[in-house]
Amino acid sequence: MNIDKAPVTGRDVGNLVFGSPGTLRAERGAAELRAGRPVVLRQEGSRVAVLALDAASPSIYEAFLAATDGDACLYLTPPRAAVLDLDAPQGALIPARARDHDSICKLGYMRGADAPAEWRAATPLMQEAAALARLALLLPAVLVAVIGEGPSLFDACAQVEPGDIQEGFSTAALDFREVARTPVPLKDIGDVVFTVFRGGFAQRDQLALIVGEPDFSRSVPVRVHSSCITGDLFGSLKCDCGDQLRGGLAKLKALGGGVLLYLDQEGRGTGIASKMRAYGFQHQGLDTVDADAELGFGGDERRYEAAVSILRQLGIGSVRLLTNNPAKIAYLRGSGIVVDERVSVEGEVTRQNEGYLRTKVNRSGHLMDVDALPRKDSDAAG
Ligand SMILES: Nc1nc2c(ncn2[C@@H]2O[C@H](COP(=O)(O)OP(=O)(O)OP(=O)(O)O)[C@@H](O)[C@H]2O)c(=O)[nH]1
Ligand SMILES: [Zn+2]
Repeated sequence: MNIDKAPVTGRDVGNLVFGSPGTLRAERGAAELRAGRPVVLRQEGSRVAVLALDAASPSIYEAFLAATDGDACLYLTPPRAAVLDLDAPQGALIPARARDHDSICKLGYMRGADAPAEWRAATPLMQEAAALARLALLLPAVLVAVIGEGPSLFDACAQVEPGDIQEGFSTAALDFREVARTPVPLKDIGDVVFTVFRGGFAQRDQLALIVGEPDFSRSVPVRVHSSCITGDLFGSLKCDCGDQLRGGLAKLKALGGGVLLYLDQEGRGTGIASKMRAYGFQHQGLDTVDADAELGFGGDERRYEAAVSILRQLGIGSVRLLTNNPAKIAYLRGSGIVVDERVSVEGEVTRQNEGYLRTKVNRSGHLMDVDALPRKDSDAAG
């Protein structure tokens, strides 16, 4: 096609700039869910209207029930179903009729909900609806209603197919590109080159911090760090993230230079709002894994396609990985990055983070000896 002469439509431009139509549909669907508007999920002959409970006000919820003639159900993910003692490995569907907004929210993501008397096993399409909500950084509790093939009240809604959602999760691997690069002087470290990569779902920006002048033709010291606003930025004592971030940068410098990838996946990929809800449950005594399960999340919702894509863009194929998390090592190896060595990166134990660190070891398989870590109990920490 001769681009100079052909008429350029919005669709052409969208495809040229943002990749495939499937990703575009998933991005639009996720944005609609976040705005509290329904989305239609369609697959060979069946169509399901979806509304994210996390974004639905009481009046939107009531309108959705009315528009679905009372057929709407609440989908609960397998972890949330297990919390409610439902044996539902595919997730559970609970009729929403006769429940008001408070009652449906309690069932969907709050503590102390009673197990529903009436429920049935969910279909894979309903699982996809929850996956779209997770892509939108919303809780995976979604309202779903099967709608026929004929005209419906939902015809003007964004239409999404299951393949689009899977593509949404995986596009990170395809199209990250560098958009800016500049040195920033960091306390105790010196100049670090902040490199911004854009791509993946919703074209979000991710950072690669280049410390020193590492030789990319050899095995490069690399830390893949997921954002933790509370710990990295505000010095929260509830986790070890801030220590790992600053300690990781210092270690990269001590190792003669390396790269820290700062990934936009707050709260193990659940988003800041869900993480703060989970913290609320932790204040009531739940550990970090059980708190996330109450909200319907698995133990770790993170993915590392972005990390792999950025490492490749930088020309890095072989790394000395600064981590205690074996899942990160396995993910990089599974994507063809050579992990030559694991370098541990540890923080301090405080009375506020001790339980969290022990849970990481006991339930998430992290490689560290909590009893051997330096201890620091701060009086400033109430
Ligand atoms: N959901 C949830 N996320 C948390 C909690 N505490 C910390 N996080 C998140 O956990 C992630 C920790 O990231 P990393 O330090 O890169 O990963 P890690 O799994 O600890 O592995 P290594 O640090 O490499 O050993 C960040 O996304 C934090 O926001 C919590 O209690 N709940
Ligand atoms: Zn943290």
